[in-house]
Amino acid sequence: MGAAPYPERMSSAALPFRIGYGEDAHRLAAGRPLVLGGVPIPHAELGAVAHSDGDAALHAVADALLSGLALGDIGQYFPDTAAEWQGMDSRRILAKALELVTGRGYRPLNVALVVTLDRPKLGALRADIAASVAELLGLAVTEVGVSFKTSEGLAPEHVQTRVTVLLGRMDV
Ligand SMILES: Nc1ccn([C@@H]2O[C@H](COP(=O)(O)O)[C@@H](O)[C@H]2O)c(=O)n1
Ligand SMILES: C[C@@]1(CO)OP(=O)(O)OP(=O)(O)OC[C@H]1O
Repeated sequence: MGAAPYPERMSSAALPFRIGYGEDAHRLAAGRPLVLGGVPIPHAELGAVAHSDGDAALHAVADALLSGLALGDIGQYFPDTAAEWQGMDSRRILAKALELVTGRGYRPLNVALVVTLDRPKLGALRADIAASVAELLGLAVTEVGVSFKTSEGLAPEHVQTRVTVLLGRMDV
């Protein structure tokens, strides 16, 4: 059996829509800030251990954008060995990923973000996180879905994020 006979117009470079997926995880420890989606989380007893500000939500959104166009991951653009990026505001990482995507003629259309964190409860911050991510991506807040899960006590010193993004070509 030969390869599927896709016509030239179906080449991935021409796809009107592309899906991206990203994940991130950080260990949590006392004495560190916790920032998610660009929003500082008040009263968090534990914060992210990271080279940057440890914003696992923005890292996953940025990786989702990059993966949608097969552009690698944020570590390629911001190595965690570079002193330059130590403690950096992760909004810069997202801005770079967005710039790479828009530079190739695509833009995000909608985002689904899942944060798994045992404590604190984040429900009261859902609108703030959605608004922050939406603003960073130039989207309406209705295009950013934010879900929270606990790990049911399986990973109390850990934050995990998962993100899907739909990219659309700007010329269609
Ligand atoms: N950090 C979190 C984690 C979860 N929630 C909300 O709690 C509800 C139950 O979560 P389960 O993991 O037990 O399914 C759910 O409605 C979450 O939105 C939260 O607010 N903050
Ligand atoms: C953001 C970078 C760079 O500061 O470091 P971390 O904050 O540790 O984050 P991670 O999600 O592990 O990987 C990307 C890194 O290159």
